[in-house]
Amino acid sequence: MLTRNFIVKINLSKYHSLKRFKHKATHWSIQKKNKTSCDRALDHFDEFYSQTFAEDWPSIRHGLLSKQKYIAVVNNFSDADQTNLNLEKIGALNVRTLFQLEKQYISDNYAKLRQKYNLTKIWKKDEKIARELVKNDSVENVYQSYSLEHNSSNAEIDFTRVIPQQDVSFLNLTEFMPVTKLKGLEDWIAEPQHLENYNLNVYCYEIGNHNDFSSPKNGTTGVLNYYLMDGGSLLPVLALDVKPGDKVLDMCASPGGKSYLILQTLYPDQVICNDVTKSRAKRIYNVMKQYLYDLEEKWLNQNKLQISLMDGRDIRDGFDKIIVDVPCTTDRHSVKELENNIFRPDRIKERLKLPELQAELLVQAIKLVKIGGNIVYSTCTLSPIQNDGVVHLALKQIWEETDIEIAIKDLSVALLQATKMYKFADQKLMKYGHLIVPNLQINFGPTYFCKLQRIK
Ligand SMILES: C[S@@+](CC[C@H](N)C(=O)[O-])C[C@H]1O[C@@H](n2cnc3c(N)ncnc32)[C@H](O)[C@@H]1O
Repeated sequence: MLTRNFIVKINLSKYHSLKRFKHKATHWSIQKKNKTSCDRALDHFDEFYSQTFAEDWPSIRHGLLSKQKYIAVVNNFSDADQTNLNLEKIGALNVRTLFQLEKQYISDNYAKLRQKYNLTKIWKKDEKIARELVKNDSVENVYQSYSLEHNSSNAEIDFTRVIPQQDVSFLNLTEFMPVTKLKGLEDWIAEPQHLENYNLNVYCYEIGNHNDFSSPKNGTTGVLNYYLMDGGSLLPVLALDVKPGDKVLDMCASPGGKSYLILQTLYPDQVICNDVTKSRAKRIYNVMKQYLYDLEEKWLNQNKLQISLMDGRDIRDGFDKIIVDVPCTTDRHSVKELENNIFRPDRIKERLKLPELQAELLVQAIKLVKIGGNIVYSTCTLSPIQNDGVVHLALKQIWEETDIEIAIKDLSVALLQATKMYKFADQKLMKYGHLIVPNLQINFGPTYFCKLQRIK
């Protein structure tokens, strides 16, 4: 009797404890299944970016998850003067003024800064050590690091095949410093102080001010008075250094924010906005229609603006300037928006192939740009592989397969102008480009950009 009771009791308690367990914690496999693409993106970033950005990661992460900050780029084809006044009235600051504040400091301290920022960091094909190091680094190594970064468990993906480790891995190359000797001042290719040369009027709120701009409105010419965009978009376009008469290609242009900025400089003779899909090209058209009056008559028919529908890798014309704002893991979007999220399980293959596509687009841009012309490679990810890693892959391919010579421009000092407006990642983390990191106080980016100039 006693025994029977005891058994019943045990069974019941087992049942209760199971029930309790069921309510308390969900099995790991169910948890995994219930994860959204945003959760997956954030888990992934926590794992890998915490290694890259170390103690800075929590604040970058916080920025990434918080409200993004915008700039308002005044439309010169609407009522520009009135719009400038209105924006100033509501307390927005003209970015040109912000940049100007730092300019004096830069000129006063030029000699000191020049040493501190190692301004002779100009990378050329004939830099022997650089070439050897790059040679030792295989494309597979970069892919391998990327697949580890992006999906260590997905064995069926091509890039995760086992590749023997080499002495100089991609990751070791983060310690790879420029090798050019300090020569003379004349060897330093000074970057122009871009902003003041343009008719660009860009407004933002000061650090810590989280006010929003209201939606743009149609002006007397029937087109919108300003364009709101992530402030990160401005610097890659300024780095492009568009000059009067230039023929400019925006290789991956949709929805058209950077093309809009390029057009607003009023400098180029011709801007070609390209994208690979019809729907994305249509978006460029719609944006341009909202901002350029008489779009067909004054722009498209006169060939000042072309909207083209091509895979960037198949473009064959020559250009003075090319911006390559590639598809990437769009980190801010990936942690916040479920729609079109690249961390969706069915997009793993596409995600893993991103660096390959990015490098191919950049290689093509390098081949297309005229001698003396600039290319700016940019992304909106913090991923070292999609940023410097891709620049590295592209340079390697160019050096191995062509006689083209490329210089990577160090913008460190020019960017000191922008420190009142942006938070940059520690430059020691980068070999080639520059990275704007999100931050609660000035929540732009992430934006990576790297300026290359074709010299031969
Ligand atoms: C980051 S978005 C560009 C954003 C744009 N530059 C801007 O500032 O508004 C990347 C774009 O690349 C396009 N794209 C993807 N693969 C491409 C390819 N092979 N050739 C050209 N464009 C491509 C995508 O359709 C997408 O519109």
